[in-house]
Amino acid sequence: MWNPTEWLLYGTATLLLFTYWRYRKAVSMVSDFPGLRLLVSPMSPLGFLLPAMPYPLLTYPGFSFPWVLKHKGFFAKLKSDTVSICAGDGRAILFTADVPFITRMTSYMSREVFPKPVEEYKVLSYLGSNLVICEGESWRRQRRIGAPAFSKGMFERLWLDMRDIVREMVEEEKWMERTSQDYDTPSSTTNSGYQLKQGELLVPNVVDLTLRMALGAIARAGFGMDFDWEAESSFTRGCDAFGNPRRWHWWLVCLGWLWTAADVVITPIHHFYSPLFTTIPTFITAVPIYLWNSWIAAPLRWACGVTFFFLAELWTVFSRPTDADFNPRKIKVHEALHLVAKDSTIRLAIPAWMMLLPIRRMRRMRLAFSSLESELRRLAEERKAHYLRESLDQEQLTDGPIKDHRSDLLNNLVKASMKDGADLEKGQTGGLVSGAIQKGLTDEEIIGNTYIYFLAGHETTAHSLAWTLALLAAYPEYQDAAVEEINNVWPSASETIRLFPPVQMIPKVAAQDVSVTVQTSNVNNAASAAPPTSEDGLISEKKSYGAVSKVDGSAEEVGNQTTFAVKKGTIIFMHTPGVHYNPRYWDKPEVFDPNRFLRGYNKDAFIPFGVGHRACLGRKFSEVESVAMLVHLLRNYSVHLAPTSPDGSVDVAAARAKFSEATVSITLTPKEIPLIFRRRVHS
Ligand code: HEM
Repeated sequence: MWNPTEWLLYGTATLLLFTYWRYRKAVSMVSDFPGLRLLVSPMSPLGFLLPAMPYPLLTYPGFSFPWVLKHKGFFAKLKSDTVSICAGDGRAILFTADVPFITRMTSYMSREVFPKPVEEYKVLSYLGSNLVICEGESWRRQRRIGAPAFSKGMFERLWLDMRDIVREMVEEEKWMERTSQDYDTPSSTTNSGYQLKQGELLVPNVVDLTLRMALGAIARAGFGMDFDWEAESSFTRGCDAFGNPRRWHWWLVCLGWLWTAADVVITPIHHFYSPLFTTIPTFITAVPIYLWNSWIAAPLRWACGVTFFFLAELWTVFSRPTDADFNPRKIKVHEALHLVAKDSTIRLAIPAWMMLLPIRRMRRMRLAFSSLESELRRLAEERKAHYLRESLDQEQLTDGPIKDHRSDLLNNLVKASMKDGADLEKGQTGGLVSGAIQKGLTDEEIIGNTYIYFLAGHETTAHSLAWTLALLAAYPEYQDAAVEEINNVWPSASETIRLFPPVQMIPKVAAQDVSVTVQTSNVNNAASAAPPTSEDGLISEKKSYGAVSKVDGSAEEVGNQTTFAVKKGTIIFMHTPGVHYNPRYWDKPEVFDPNRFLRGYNKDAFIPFGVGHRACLGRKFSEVESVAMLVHLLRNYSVHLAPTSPDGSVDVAAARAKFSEATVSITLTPKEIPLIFRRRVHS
């Protein structure tokens, strides 16, 4: 029988062999096309948790690498606008910043060859099926139902709703009173010690404002919901109450942790340093330690630890809530939605059972998901009841006056479920049910789609709005132009989204073995002149990145182009920052220059909303919303960077550099950006 050390050795050797086998498989899927060769894939759950590491063998670019490296640190360095990443999990991934390749891949002819890899989106399926996570007939049906809502009527309503939201924000947050007073209290100084002047107002983190605005926009214009600016903080209070020692479950959780710790710590100590234990009188320790340490008793020990946690959970679920406890009914939908969006990536990275752990973060996650679901269900039910009461026919629904919200998204979804949700068109092929095609939406799909419109229409726009305000504060010359004319706002918003694309990577998958042609040298980029060195560590050393070479006989390079075989199942990510910072398509890509959108630009190289038939359905919604918000806000307030010293001066270069410090989760999220709003004096 092997001892534990031998078990460890042979186990590790088997794991390494298996990992190598999977890695070779990944490499062969992309014909060993040059790129990064890693132990852990950045697209894996482990990759999500690991920090960037420069060590040989353990080199890892980090989960946020598309944003951190952009074009210069990735494609330019590897001298190719398409790069492969192969790792020990057996996954082959191509990243591309190559516009002709993207255009070909997303063309009408290629939609069957490069569909959307819907399993990459399973994080978005918790609340039900929706159009983002579907392909084929199911996607067509859901898009057909959702798309008509994005009509002229909705955009007119959106414009007015944005005006109201800005007005409510100013009223609720008492902007007029605050900017009218003479500041003389310490609370009116910024972190840098600058004393606010009359007419000024500090917003410590501008994303807090834009998140609420964007949610208000989709809630009102998209779903005809009531949305009030002020939200309760009941959610955080409820989470804190979970750590309250006066509740029984708290003690059970402690016991669970103690038990687990004892199991993890005492057993190995006893195993390797048993003399320690023999010094204690044997009759007290021998029997319990023998029992504790025996392999037979191990499942029992673990079961005990798990039972403590389980009991604690049962207690929290079934015990009567006290005032101090969290009450899900009190959560505002925007809090739940925000938390769901924030935690979705983590939820994807961890196994389902971990969600049950009585850890505050997990509990918060569970509560956010469940309360969002019940809120969306309530919304749909309410609208169904309304629809039944009025018994409106199709014509009345779409011709109603704007303020009735009769042609909004929710109505489209509910209508589709009630009129023909269960209808199946007989005699056609390719449907969900054999020989038939479903026309409407199921209840589960209504909830799933409501959630997806909220999610897609919320954070993306909110984050880009926050950066737009920050950039206008950092480049006041463009702000003045923007307020003069509405049309001038649009280039600023577009340039922001080019520099800070909220969606970092847009995936496709090769649905069959296929050969692809990509550009492999970066003629325009000075940074790419330096050949990659082995010190870079990341680069697969087998390959030359030179102009003409044959890659293992399976790839052929002619001029600047390489054609190589890609196997079915390979994921291809359109790398948004890679394209937007590619000097091949953008002059001085790092510079904020809204006027480039007025001078004429390569539209194919602007891909924040995706490309082709799966491109963003809410693009126009987001554009109208952004312009409306900027116009209504900047009309009465100018926006400025918060001073970095008590005398009011600002280190503009440092502030601009700080904008790039973003975190990457589902969308690119700005770090704290403090801004000062100054009331405009109108003549
Ligand atoms: C700055 C704002 C936004 C950005 C950057 C953005 C970006 C994107 C991207 C990159 C995709 C995936 C495209 C693809 O797979 O090729 C997408 C899909 C989608 N977006 Fe947006 N989006 C934004 C705002 C919105 C808004 C406001 C809504 C809704 C009101 C929305 C609804 C959707 C929907 C429903 C899809 C799925 C379309 C489909 O698969 O057919 N988005 N968006």
